[in-house]
Amino acid sequence: SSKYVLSQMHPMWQEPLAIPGGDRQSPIDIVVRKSVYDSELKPLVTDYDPQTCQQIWNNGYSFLVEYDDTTDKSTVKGGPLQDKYRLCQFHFHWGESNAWGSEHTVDRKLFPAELHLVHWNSDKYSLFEEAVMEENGLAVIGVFLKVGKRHEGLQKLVDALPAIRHKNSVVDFNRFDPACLLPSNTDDYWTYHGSLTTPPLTESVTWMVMKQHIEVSHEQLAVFRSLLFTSADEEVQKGMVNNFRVQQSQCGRTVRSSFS
Ligand SMILES: NS(=O)(=O)c1ccc(-n2ccn(-c3ccc(F)cc3F)c2=O)cc1
Ligand SMILES: [Zn+2]
Repeated sequence: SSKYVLSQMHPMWQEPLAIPGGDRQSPIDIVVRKSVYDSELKPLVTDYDPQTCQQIWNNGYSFLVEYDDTTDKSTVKGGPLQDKYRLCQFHFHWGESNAWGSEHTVDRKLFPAELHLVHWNSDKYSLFEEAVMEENGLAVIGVFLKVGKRHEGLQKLVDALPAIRHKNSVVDFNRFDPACLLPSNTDDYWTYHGSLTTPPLTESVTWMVMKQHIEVSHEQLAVFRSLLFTSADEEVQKGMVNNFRVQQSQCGRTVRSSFS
């Protein structure tokens, strides 16, 4: 069953021995019955401008769709957030099979993939690089993917992937509206304070994990798996799969839910 799967996973990079702070790392398992309903949590308000989409590239961990974050044109606010946060990029994590791939789990349930929309606090900081080091610097929206019907909005992105098969390849990519990747219901989510899930692993993230998943087709996910961790000049090519971090302990943190 899936609960034994994670132990067979080979994390894509060596976990560092010392992590800054280390008591609010991500990802975690969201234990639904231990989450606390907080009626003060507001609905999330996303306001994305597709014109700010700039490029798509393979960074050797995942593929990133990057946005121009020099203005407040694509932002998220509300929810647990006190400030306005600017979208800088989104990316995914996935498995080699549909049985696993997500970073967060819900009552140990694994999803085949997980989308992360990464934002930084533009009310308090002037650059992403500054915000990434600060307690309330980043806000990441997590959306689970399930295999089912084809996701029409995702297809434009899937069609661009063969051009960035290798690490460090980049192609222009514009007029992509990330709102099409959000579930219809963004009022129901879990939120907790955590970290980036790849180096620098800084504990600067307010996580908002959507309760409702989105559906993509098996064929669309298969194209994700055709990407490579390695650059074109490396002798041994490694397929980009299982690019998720092993789960971290909750360390007494409370996961709040926006729904009862
Ligand atoms: N998977 S996730 O938690 O959403 C996640 C994990 C790692 C990152 N990440 C890795 C390096 N950077 C990064 C990029 C530019 C920079 F100036 C500083 C950084 F930390 C980053 O934001 C961004 C997001
Ligand atoms: Zn991520």
